[in-house]
Amino acid sequence: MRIALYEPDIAANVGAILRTATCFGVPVDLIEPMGFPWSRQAMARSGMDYADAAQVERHVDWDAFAGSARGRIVLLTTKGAVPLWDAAFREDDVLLLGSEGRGVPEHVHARADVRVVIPMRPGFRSLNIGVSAAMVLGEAMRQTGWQITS
Ligand SMILES: C[S@@+](CC[C@H](N)C(=O)[O-])C[C@H]1O[C@@H](n2cnc3c(N)ncnc32)[C@H](O)[C@@H]1O
Repeated sequence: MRIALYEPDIAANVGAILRTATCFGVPVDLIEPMGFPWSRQAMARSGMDYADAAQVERHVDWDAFAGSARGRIVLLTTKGAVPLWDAAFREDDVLLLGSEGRGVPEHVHARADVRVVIPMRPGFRSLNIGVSAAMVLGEAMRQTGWQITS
């Protein structure tokens, strides 16, 4: 299991997701450009005090990421086809989240192997990216019997 963030805008969100991923031993792919200058010090400042333990891989752009991705790309999107509660996850899935302001462009949407939506009440646009990541990661870990290693 991995988490991938498509051109994230907000350092605090990335910090929160990195912290969650680090606590469970899940690597994170950062797909650039990002809306803020990346540094482990910046992450530490935004509350991600496990920065040194985080497994982070940076990709210069979408093509670099897509070319190196192993496993299915599972896009979390409000335009998803599969409700989270019906989704079947695999151990090597990459959980891809869109940017806070723009989500993902159409070609990224089309490239995803699976598109998962977290069902919400009608009239509400979207969840916070970090909340979305945590909800789907938790369900994916539960289904796949994800083992936490040291
Ligand atoms: C703040 S939302 C982005 C909103 C953006 N305007 C859009 O239309 O996608 C940031 C990311 O969180 C995830 N997300 C938010 N709500 C979601 C939901 N209900 N189901 C699945 N993913 C969601 C998606 O990956 C989304 O790209």
